[in-house]
Amino acid sequence: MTMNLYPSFGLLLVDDEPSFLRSLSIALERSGGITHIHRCQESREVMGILARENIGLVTLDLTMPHLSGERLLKRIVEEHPDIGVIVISGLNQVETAVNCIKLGAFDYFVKTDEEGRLIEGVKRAIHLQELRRENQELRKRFLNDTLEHPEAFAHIVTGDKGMRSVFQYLESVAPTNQPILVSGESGVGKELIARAAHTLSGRQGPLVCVNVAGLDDNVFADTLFGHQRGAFTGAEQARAGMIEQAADGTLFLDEIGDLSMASQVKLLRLLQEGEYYPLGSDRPKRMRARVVVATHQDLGEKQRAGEFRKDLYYRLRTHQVHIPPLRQRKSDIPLLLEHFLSEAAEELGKDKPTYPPELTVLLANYGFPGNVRELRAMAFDAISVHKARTLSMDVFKRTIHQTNQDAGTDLAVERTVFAADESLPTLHEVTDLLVHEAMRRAEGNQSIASRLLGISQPALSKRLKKMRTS
Ligand SMILES: Nc1ncnc2c1ncn2[C@@H]1O[C@H](COP(=O)(O)OP(=O)(O)OP(=O)(O)O)[C@@H](O)[C@H]1O
Repeated sequence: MTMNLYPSFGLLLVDDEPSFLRSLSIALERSGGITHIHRCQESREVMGILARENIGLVTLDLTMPHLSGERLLKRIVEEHPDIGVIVISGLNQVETAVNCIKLGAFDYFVKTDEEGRLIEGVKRAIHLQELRRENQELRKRFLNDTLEHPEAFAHIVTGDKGMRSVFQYLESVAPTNQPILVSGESGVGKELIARAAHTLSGRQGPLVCVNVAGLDDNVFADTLFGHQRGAFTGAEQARAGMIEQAADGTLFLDEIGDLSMASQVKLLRLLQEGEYYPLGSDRPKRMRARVVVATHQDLGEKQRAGEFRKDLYYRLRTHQVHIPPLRQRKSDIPLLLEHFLSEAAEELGKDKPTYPPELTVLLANYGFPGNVRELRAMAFDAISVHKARTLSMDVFKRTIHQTNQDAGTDLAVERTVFAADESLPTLHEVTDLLVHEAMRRAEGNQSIASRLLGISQPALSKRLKKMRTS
């Protein structure tokens, strides 16, 4: 299996001391998980490397033969303003440090600084560079309204503008290592979005899905981190956790809103440190998977109610995609209906039937609490009982009626149509209102509107004429 390089852009380490370069790159890889590293000992070669390679960040020694670090810093800032530079000097001089920052350096460290501080500084700079690049990508995509990899979304049927923005955003964030939070009501297609994010990331490893709802803290830790042999009674064999199984791929944690408080702490630490301990082991392992999480719950609300950790919420929210419910993208309903009818007909070995035009009107006026999953189930139900040439609307009507009854909407309508403190409209007025509403729902189509009203089309036409003249 090929290992993915992190970050997606290269980190160039420049220093004339080979031993420093070696020890720095080992430390960055071991403690920071940073593997996309170029090394350069010769100051005169730096500008050539920057022109050739995809470098996003440079660490620069100040005292080098030929070209000094300060001169190089000036040139990099002038010629490659998008590349971040961290200065690592042998000397602890405040004046030089201030000067480097003024010239445009991102940060300044002294070689004698604690190694951990330097690595944290590089990680911070990488994160900011990633955000900067992501921003540029986003701007480019929104301005051009383009998708670079439409094939990654081939399984997602939509013509909705909001969904297209979701795709564009995903394309911008997918190559980074940062976690992605996918939110939206149940059945809107969050798992499909997680799959697209995995495809777009270009990661060679697998997509591993774990539903964390109902896992108690010990099971959560064991599932994700795995265990050593003898870690607990019954652990006769060592077992790799899901994080390891998702190495160089994506770990998809579904129903994250149901995670216990104790497991939230573990997840936060994992995301912050990029490391974890298999149960029974005191040797940390580095996570090589990208984490995508999903929830149908309002995490902001849960966080305010004290049921979800604030720090974890903010960490996850940095890259959030929200999938709108189906009732807010009604133009997708006919597309999805066509798609699922074809799928169902093929799967059930039947010819795909035509359907009456009123069907899409009926569906457009329904709230779809189960979203796309519910529409899919209706289409499959309808095809399974279908016999004639034209699809019957009965299955759809029955489901909608049942849901409305379960939700008590019929009663709610009864209660809210006529406010107790207002006088009743006349029968004529109510009829006109009904006709208006039916025409609105049928988008001006008289034959559909007449069926909605349960009258013939000529009767509706007569009524409309009368309304226009009066
Ligand atoms: N835009 C779409 N195009 C085609 N199929 C879709 C689309 N959106 C959802 N589906 C289908 O609807 C069903 C539900 O989707 P999915 O499981 O991704 O939803 P979800 O948001 O993850 O739901 P839950 O919150 O219940 O886990 C699946 O069969 C999926 O293939």
